[in-house]
Amino acid sequence: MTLKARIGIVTVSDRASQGIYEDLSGAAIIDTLSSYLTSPWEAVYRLIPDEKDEISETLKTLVDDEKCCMVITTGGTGPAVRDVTPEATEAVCDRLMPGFGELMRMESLKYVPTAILSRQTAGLRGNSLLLNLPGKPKAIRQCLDAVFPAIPYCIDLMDGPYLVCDEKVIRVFRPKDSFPQ
Ligand SMILES: Nc1ncnc2c1ncn2[C@@H]1O[C@H](COP(=O)(O)OP(=O)(O)OP(=O)(O)O)[C@@H](O)[C@H]1O
Ligand SMILES: Nc1nc2c(c(=O)[nH]1)N[C@H]1C(S)=C(S)[C@@H](COP(=O)(O)O)O[C@H]1N2
Repeated sequence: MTLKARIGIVTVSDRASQGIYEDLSGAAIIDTLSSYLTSPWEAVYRLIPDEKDEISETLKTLVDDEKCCMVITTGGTGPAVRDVTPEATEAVCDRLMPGFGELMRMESLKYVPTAILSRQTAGLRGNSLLLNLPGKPKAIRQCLDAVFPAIPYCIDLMDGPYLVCDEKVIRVFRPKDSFPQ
């Protein structure tokens, strides 16, 4: 039986959380994942301000209680004083996955010279992958297109749900000996 994957989506933005602007970046994550995934999944969405403890608590709840196999954040990765999403993420990770941030910054440089201003990172908490994306709506697809090919196999390795993607939209990579359970 295919398990329905639960994927956390956390928008970290003072202004979007106050209703000053609409959260287009959270919506862009949902749209992008909907275009990639053909296996069943559901979004568990949160919209919160740039407060370190609140971000960490939200990530913990989504992993430990809501049983999300992955949590994707957007916003709060830059150098502004209130940008603390990477620190809040690292605080709740057991292990870090630095390759994700490295690849996303490298790919983002093809679009904006300010790509290096994002301190976006990734890590593991229990059986879940936590991944930071920058706040700009356009950055969502640019970053996810770069790293998503490795994500289904990463989740397989943590005994998570088997994610199937539309090959015409995103080509994921699994070593040849990896089969669905
Ligand atoms: N979630 C979002 N939805 C729509 N637009 C966004 C979002 N996050 C960022 N932006 C856009 O990107 C611009 C630069 O992002 P910035 O990092 O300053 O946003 P932010 O983190 O939401 O800001 P703040 O938390 O200070 O309100 C914003 O001015 C806004 O136009
Ligand atoms: N792909 C991509 N990466 C990007 C950007 C972008 O527009 N596209 N914006 C950059 C800018 S201008 C900043 S300040 C940092 C941090 O953004 P954040 O604080 O909204 O997370 O992300 C960078 N990375």
